[in-house]
Amino acid sequence: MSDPQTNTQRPWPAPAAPGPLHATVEVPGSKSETNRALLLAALADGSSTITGALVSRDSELMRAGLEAFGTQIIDEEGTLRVQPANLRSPTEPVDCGLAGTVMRFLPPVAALCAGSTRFVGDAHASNRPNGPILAALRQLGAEVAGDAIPCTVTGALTGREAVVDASGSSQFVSGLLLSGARFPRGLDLRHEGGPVPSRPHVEMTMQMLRERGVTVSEVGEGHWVVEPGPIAARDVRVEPDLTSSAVFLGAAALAGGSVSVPGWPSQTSQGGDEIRDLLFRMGAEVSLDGDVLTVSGTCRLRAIDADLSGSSELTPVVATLMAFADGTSTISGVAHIRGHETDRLAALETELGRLGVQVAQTTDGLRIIGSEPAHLHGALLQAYADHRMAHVAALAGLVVPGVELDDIACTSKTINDFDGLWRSMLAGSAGSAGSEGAR
Ligand SMILES: O=C(O)C1=C[C@@H](OP(=O)(O)O)[C@@H](O)[C@H](O)C1
Ligand SMILES: C=C(OP(=O)(O)O)C(=O)O
Repeated sequence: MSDPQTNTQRPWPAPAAPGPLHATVEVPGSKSETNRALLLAALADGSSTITGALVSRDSELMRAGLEAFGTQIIDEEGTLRVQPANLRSPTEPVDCGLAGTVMRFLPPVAALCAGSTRFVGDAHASNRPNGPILAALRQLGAEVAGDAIPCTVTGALTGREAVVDASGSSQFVSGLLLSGARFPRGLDLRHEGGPVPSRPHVEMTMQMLRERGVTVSEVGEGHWVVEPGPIAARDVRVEPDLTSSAVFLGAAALAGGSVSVPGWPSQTSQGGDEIRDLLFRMGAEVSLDGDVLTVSGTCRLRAIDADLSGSSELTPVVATLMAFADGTSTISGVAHIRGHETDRLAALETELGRLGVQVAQTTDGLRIIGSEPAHLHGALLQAYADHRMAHVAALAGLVVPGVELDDIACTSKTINDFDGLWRSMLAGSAGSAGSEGAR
């Protein structure tokens, strides 16, 4: 699958808001749920179906990776049917792209095979931390060459106990737990290090395992046990990606008017659900009517202090909104996002800075001084191959003329046609009446 970074694209001119927004946006399926559902179906005791799965680069990479291990995945009119098979080491390298869920969730699957599996990825993939999960696999008996992408994993496992430092990513824990029931002796995993970030994602992992009959528990703070046993096949529906919805809902908060996202779950383990509270605290109206979440902007954003340790994926969107708030805001609890698709703290300081925003990195976040759009100016922003840095340009461009982005294609990591979805949100809003003006 091609690395969007190799594209030579013309800069993407971020469209201005045509006035107050008035749109309903169907947000694609959750990346985190889709990639867990695919993997668990591939390790299950029978055939499963997945409805509402995300179709984007990260999910296609997961699908291709699992197929390379022998799994059969058929698309039946939008529902994926997954037929597990005896796992075998792929003959070709498995491409992880820039997907954390692929580079952290598939090496434990490789460790279930007797042969060797080579993992490769995009140019930026080798900058992402992967050492701790590979070290844990070594402790469990796998042979591993390399400490980041590219690396090679040779099974099979013999041990049950491992120690991991998951302060760099919750995915180190999730990756091991997801395959843990298929390890010959199960898994007894202890975290040693600073706080584990993105905790809701570990909860999602445990919940999805339990829904499939696996015995898994956090027996003490940072200590998980998975009993060996079958993973039950299930027919499941994936929720919309609540983190992906943030850029669309944030558009209403910033430009005025309202944006609705249907399919909002009443209960969820997605950390992205936090966007509701964040937008409310920043002054937007937020209402859930049945399963339709609507955010209405008041054209004034309040500065807030936000601990995003549980929902760190929201940082780029929230930081951009803070750039337009009525005072100084802070984001904390996200030191580890220096190891996301790019160093997001540095990237946000640089790119928002290009627009004239005063942003400073702190040890675990950002301090952002809000400005009126009229006091900022357009610039060519860089995405650093990071889909969520592209969302920064899209949001800022709604209210600041002349914002461009070097690489819109990188949004395909989690949304296949971001440009189309963004433009139809704005086109649906053009000419719509509203009392609130776009800023
Ligand atoms: O398990 C998952 O699906 C994810 C966990 C989180 O990773 P980190 O713990 O590295 O933040 C999140 O940011 C990422 O987008 C998806
Ligand atoms: C950190 C993210 O992705 P990944 O799953 O690649 O870690 C993200 O989507 O914000």
